[in-house]
Amino acid sequence: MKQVHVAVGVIVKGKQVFLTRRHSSAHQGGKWEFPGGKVESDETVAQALARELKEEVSIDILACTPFMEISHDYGDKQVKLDIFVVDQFIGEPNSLEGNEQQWFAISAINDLDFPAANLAIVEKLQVEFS
Ligand SMILES: Nc1nc2c([nH]c(=O)n2[C@H]2C[C@H](O)[C@@H](COP(=O)(O)OP(=O)(O)OP(=O)(O)O)O2)c(=O)[nH]1
Ligand SMILES: [Mg+2]
Repeated sequence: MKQVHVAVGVIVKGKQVFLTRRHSSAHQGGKWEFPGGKVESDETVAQALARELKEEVSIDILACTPFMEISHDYGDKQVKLDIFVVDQFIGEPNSLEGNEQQWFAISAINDLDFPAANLAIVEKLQVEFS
């Protein structure tokens, strides 16, 4: 099965993180996610991240730091998540696609419903940001 390469942005402000909820009709629908999306064939991961965060939540990235990479097989889809912490940006994140969205205390996101691949991200975030 082909692996989908995804650029993922962990948008943080102090000890808070910005999450959006995936549309119910999407793959892994209804679950909370870090904004992001597929890397197109003509772009770098950094370009994809900048484009997706602009398209999905309307911010311009000023600085981002590589955080981790996760490969996960959902059975119906194989993904490689290239995850960055985005802690400097212009604008206030706001979902342009009408998704549910919220700033959460990083210490309080344990019980949210995330795609399985995200559990390792949550764990590492809590170690580094609390
Ligand atoms: N954006 C994002 N995707 C995630 C996360 N965790 C996770 O398993 N994924 C998976 C779900 C999807 O299969 C894939 C991302 O695809 P996507 O649907 O967001 O891609 P996209 O924004 O380019 O959307 P589209 O063009 O297909 O509508 O990665 C996450 O935290 N954020
Ligand atoms: Mg997306």
